[in-house]
Amino acid sequence: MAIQSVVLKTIYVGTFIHSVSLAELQVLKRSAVAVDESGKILLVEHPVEASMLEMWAKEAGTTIVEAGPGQFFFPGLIDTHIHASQYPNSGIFGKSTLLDWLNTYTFPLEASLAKPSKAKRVYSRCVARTLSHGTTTAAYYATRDVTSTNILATTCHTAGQRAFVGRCCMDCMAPDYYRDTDAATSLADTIKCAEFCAKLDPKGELVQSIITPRFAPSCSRELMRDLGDFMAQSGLLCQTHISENKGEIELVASLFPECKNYATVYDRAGLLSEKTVLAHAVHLTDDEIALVKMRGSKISHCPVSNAALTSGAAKVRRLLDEGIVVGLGTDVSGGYSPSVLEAARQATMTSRFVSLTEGEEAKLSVEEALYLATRGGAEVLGLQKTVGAFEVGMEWDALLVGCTFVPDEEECDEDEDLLQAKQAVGGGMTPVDLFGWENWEEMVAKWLYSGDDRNVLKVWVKGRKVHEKPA
Ligand SMILES: Nc1nc2[nH]cnc2c(=O)[nH]1
Ligand SMILES: [Zn+2]
Repeated sequence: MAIQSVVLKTIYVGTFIHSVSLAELQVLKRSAVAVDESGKILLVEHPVEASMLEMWAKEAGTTIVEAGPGQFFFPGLIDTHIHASQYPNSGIFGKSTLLDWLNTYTFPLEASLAKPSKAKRVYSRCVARTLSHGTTTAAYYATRDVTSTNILATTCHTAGQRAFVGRCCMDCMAPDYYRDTDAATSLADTIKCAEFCAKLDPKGELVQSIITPRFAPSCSRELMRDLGDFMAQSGLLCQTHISENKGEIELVASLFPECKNYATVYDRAGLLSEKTVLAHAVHLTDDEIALVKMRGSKISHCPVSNAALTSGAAKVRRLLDEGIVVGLGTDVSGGYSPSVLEAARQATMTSRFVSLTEGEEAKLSVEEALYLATRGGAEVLGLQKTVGAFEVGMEWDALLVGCTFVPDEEECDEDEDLLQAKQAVGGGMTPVDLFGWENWEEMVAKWLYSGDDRNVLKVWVKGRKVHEKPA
């Protein structure tokens, strides 16, 4: 390729690990990825010749970023379902289940973010925290307040996080202090938020609005229909919850007796399409799975939340076997952790419980969990051509991951040697200890099962560095 003829901005050099399919992670050792000024990947060179690196290093205006030994680049993690407005409640859920949890913990906190200074404080911390865990793209729920929702959109845009930001639509069955006045007002407020995002980011390169009927029990038929029409007309994505909890499903059956199941409630309103992200899907029936598949709607699997709120265990293998697109959601603060890596880890754990009743093939592998965290999430949000892997034409949304090297003290003659050995590999003090005999696959497994934000050394979105681990 005539690389000299295009403007290179940054060349990333080292080991790159990404999913090439659900079951396969590819490890590109001694490779280079060239990224242009707009953050687009121009070239993936595998393996890269030293002479090529030398040539690039001489080009004016080009920066070379090298991964150290034992470090690797990994695609940015994608959170397909997170409530930024609930971030301060992470870990606070007691023994509650969904419906009492909403009334006890969630609605009061969300309502309190109508105060802009509080919204700014909470959202800036939430976005900084998720970036530090390597979340480069998030589908956020804000609150029902327009100003507060727009503050979240601005916060993501300023911090450089790719985001879908939704105002929670809810004109029913919520407390008086936290309910939209009526369907018309709810739609009008949603349009205001969509207009705000369109002004903030006219091409939707980083931040977009997402239509967000909270869930069927908190939306009137009229509101859901209006939002379905707005979805068709605007082309925006839509996100909601489905079949999370048995009590919720009974409530939906009693509120919508004309519908034979939960999924049909959304379908009748025109809310089930290939642009719809359905969170949880724990208890979907065969008929509902068939409907979701037919409509091409996507599923956000939220294993941490489903365990914390005692909702149940989604049968992810079944969904994948049906060809339904699945990504991962932290569902903060139903989920206690803002980390997509934790969601990936818990997806594998949940799948082991599912395997006890559904058979061995229900188990998700390390490769599959990391696929859901990257390419799966990208497809859920319609970004499969843009992010999720290291491919020419995609954008540079990436992490530099590092682990801790445990030197062999007997092999080091002096303190100075030992110090150098410690510094030579990995990312300083992290929860993942490497002894030097692990292969790349083992290293990735160790990262999935024991890693956290201390392993996330740097984070980029669209070519811009948006986080660096403090020294
Ligand atoms: N997990 C979860 N489920 C919901 N269903 C309706 N609202 C919510 C929410 O905020 N979190
Ligand atoms: Zn949720």
